[in-house]
Amino acid sequence: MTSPHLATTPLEGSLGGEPQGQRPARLDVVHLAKSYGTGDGAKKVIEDLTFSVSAREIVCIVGPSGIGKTTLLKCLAGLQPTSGGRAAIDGREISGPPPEMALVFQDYSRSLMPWLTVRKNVVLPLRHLRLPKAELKARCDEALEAVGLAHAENQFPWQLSGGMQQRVAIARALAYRPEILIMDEPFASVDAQTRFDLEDLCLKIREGFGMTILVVTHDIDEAVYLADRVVVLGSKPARVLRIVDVELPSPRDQIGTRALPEFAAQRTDVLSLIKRPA
Ligand SMILES: Nc1ncnc2c1ncn2[C@@H]1O[C@H](COP(=O)(O)OP(=O)(O)OP(=O)(O)O)[C@@H](O)[C@H]1O
Repeated sequence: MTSPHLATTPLEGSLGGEPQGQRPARLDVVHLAKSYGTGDGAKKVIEDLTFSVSAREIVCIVGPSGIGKTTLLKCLAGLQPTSGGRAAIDGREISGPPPEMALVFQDYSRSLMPWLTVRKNVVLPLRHLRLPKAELKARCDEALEAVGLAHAENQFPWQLSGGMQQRVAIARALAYRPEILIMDEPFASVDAQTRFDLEDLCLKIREGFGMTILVVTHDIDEAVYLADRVVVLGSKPARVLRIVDVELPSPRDQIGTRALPEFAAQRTDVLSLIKRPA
């Protein structure tokens, strides 16, 4: 990535070697509970979740299908009220969409406007910020550069591959310059090679932009590859089974890191938590 922003925003030290407890928490989830509906018809989806995400940390959430991962992200994004406990950014309770947060969903085909070019799709959510034209252009240029799509700015989403469309969705989030990026199964709909590329893009975004990133994924290998910590959800209604510290060297790379015996050990650790009888 050669964007000026990426080049001029070095991180202080390596996250890989920095103990999690020494970094300030940005996102706090404390005894969060969530039910849909009220009264006799209420459905309790989340029982009690407590975890935090530190500044510039990547945390992955894994757990069985239907456990409430998307529900959790909706609560954190201020799109759903919680039914108990609290979620906070820098100690401020989340009660609506937090301005310092951006979201990327799995279904890029529904999140991009097919009648708008790539550039216009990236600029669209920035409209309400009423930025000067030059600033809009600079943000868009930087984001497209960061995801390797500067050459495709005048194309339409339907002219792009699935992986490229997901890059546009990520560029749109980056152009917003969020401090916290939340992604819900962001790479689930692309082929394996593109998925590896997008995972590495995620790591580069953290390094270059210093973002705090929370990712929901079904893919245990992906969680271990990306994360500083993996929050394993289980049981119904959902609770935290365990928070696994991923102790793998940084920087990570798709071939070397995945070949490490520690990688296999950590993925087995997470998988056995998910597969164990309730
Ligand atoms: N708006 C809603 N109203 C009522 N129930 C809902 C609503 N949204 C989700 N649910 C229910 O909450 C439960 C958890 O759904 P959620 O999508 O959060 O799980 P998930 O872990 O993200 O699933 P998956 O891994 O399959 O994407 C499911 O039983 C679902 O049917």
